[in-house]
Amino acid sequence: MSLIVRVAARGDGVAEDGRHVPFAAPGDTLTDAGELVPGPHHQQPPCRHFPECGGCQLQHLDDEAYAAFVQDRVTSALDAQGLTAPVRPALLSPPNTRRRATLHFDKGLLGFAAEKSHAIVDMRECHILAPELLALVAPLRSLLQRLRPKRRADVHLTLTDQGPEVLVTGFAPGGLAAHEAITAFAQTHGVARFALDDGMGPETRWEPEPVTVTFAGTPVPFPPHGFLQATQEGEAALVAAVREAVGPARAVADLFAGLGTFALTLPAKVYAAEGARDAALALKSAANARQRPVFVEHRDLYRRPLTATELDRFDAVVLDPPRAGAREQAAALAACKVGAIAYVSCNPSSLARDAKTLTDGGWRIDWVQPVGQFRWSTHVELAARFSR
Ligand SMILES: C[S@@+](CC[C@H](N)C(=O)[O-])C[C@H]1O[C@@H](n2cnc3c(N)ncnc32)[C@H](O)[C@@H]1O
Repeated sequence: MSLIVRVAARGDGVAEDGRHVPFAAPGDTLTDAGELVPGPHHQQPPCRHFPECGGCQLQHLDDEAYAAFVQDRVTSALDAQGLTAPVRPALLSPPNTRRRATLHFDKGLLGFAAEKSHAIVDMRECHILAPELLALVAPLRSLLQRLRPKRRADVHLTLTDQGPEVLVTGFAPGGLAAHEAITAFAQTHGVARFALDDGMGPETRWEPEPVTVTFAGTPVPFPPHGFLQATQEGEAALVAAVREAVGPARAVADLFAGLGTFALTLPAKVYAAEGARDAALALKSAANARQRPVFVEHRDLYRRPLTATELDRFDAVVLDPPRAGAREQAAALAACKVGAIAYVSCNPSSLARDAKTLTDGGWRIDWVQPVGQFRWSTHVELAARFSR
């Protein structure tokens, strides 16, 4: 007999004797015959598509065990770099709150990719998507079956202020019949924008009024391919952590600022740097329209990170890079003299690597707040505070 004691980064249960056991929860028991006896944290997965669907890996964990997994992912990534820090209990987003997701369509099927192959799991139910997005899945399947893309297409769904945005990539049908079918679909189902991108840039086919997302009361034009935190609850948790981390700072640099999730919610003068031109322009126009003290620069922070001298103009720095982290920017941050750093990350491993650069430069990690906005998946987000 061997007790399952934790869940590994990829979602397998790990037994006391080191064996990895798929779909095992902490507290389950593995008998000598290799049979898994469910324990108190093993729940009945709510979705019929589990475990084939790649959208969720951990529906067999109850919330207590899933929150512990999210927290443990962060602790283990820091540990792998020889770092320790106070890691707070994870904040989980509730089911049915995902407001952003990418589905795939091929040969009549629409859904997430399967967990272990490129096959598409034809979505008939989903316990993570917001109801407004889930309601679109069946009619979208019918629409795409009529339009017949020649190859696999990706369907990006985002919930904006005006309703759901549908962006289909890898497919852009011409002709009046296709145009009319898309328009009728969008009108019938309350779609805020329907855009297509066949690799030549997004082409909007339906947008009765300009699509926006709002941060702290400031509506920001939402460009196709724009970035939005995966759930409202996840965004609120990250914003609260960033505000706590920067404290009363009056001049803040927000690096990898996107559409202004943090820049527009901080009670400070903010310099916002962002590498995607359309996002930088959207944030700039939104801030100008509401006379918010946000100065935006379109800047590639991988090629041209802010130097230590530039950073020293600020009281605090917020950074929220893509999964790869911010190796180049971390090196300059390590050498600067700002009062605090709020590092938001969607990848505990790259965060831990950059945290090592910072701690080697004399910074310490005050706390880390794990955030589970990709419920039941192995994907973990976090915000961390660093100070000298
Ligand atoms: C994880 S998102 C965070 C956006 C924003 N902080 C938010 O929470 O909504 C990362 C952002 O980094 C931007 N980005 C990616 N590569 C970049 C680069 N080389 N230089 C500057 N920004 C970049 C992306 O366009 C995206 O807006």
